[in-house]
Amino acid sequence: MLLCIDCGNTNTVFSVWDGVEFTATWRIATDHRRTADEYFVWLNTLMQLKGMQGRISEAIISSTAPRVVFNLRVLCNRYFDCRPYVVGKPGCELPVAPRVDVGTTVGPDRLVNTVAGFERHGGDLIVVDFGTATTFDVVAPDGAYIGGVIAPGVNLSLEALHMAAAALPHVDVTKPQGVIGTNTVACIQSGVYWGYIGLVEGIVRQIRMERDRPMKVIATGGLASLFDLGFDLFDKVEDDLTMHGLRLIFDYNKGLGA
Ligand SMILES: Nc1ncnc2c1ncn2[C@@H]1O[C@H](COP(=O)(O)OP(=O)(O)O)[C@@H](O)[C@H]1O
Ligand SMILES: CC(C)(COP(=O)(O)O)[C@@H](O)C(=O)NCCC(=O)O
Ligand SMILES: [K+]
Repeated sequence: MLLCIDCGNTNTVFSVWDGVEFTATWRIATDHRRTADEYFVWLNTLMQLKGMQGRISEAIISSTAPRVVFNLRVLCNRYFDCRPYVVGKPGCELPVAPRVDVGTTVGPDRLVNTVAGFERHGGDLIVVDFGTATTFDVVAPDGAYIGGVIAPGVNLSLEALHMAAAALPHVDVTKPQGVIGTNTVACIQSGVYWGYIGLVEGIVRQIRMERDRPMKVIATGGLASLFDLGFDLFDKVEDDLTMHGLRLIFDYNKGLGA
């Protein structure tokens, strides 16, 4: 079975693909100090619960945190006896090359989202990923990543307010009933929630204008469904979009014999 590892700046997600579906998903905080042995003790315990021990034989990794990749590679080599594909690194090809400025590195998560979005929805697509940062990936008709937008993530914005202003507490994001908050917490929640709705609407509108054509919008990431509540922002929310992109890129490289 294939182990897909999506390492973001906040969380690292491990999913097992059995060839038909993802049969297990586990999440751990991203920490570059975590060793291969530590990952394995944690993973093995969870795999035992699912009766999956010894079943992983292949792996693919996408990581927005470069320092984490070394220990994840060691994990795959030492405990799963395989050499993982690492998106964006030599030996891992993409079906369609990104078209961006020369010398630019695109976040591997965005390349993976592009592949998954194109396979499932075709081109002329915008993929919005609510992670540590909120990213918008623009996918051309031929499936190429052709650029996008990086905005501060929802929780990052809340944390920044709390850190910079002595009287502002840490607040969790929720959907407020109205816009006008009548206490500090409600005011912050309103600012971040409605600010984000406006950000997504505005950026999607402007991308469509710049591209001068209709484009579907697909959303992923932990907070996508919260922003989908009662609005017409997204054509679809797909929580496991990045994982599907990883297994598609794995299959593509296997097909190449790489
Ligand atoms: N279902 C959720 N509800 C609330 N916050 C969430 C949820 N899922 C993720 N988050 C928060 O959203 C932020 C981004 O998380 P995640 O998507 O794991 O980011 P990354 O991919 O960058 O590691 C983190 O601060 C995380 O705690
Ligand atoms: C924009 C990101 C920080 C998002 O990462 P995430 O929120 O998933 O941790 C990541 O895709 C990245 O480091 N990108 C490199 C620059 C670029 O994509 O243009
Ligand atoms: K991500």
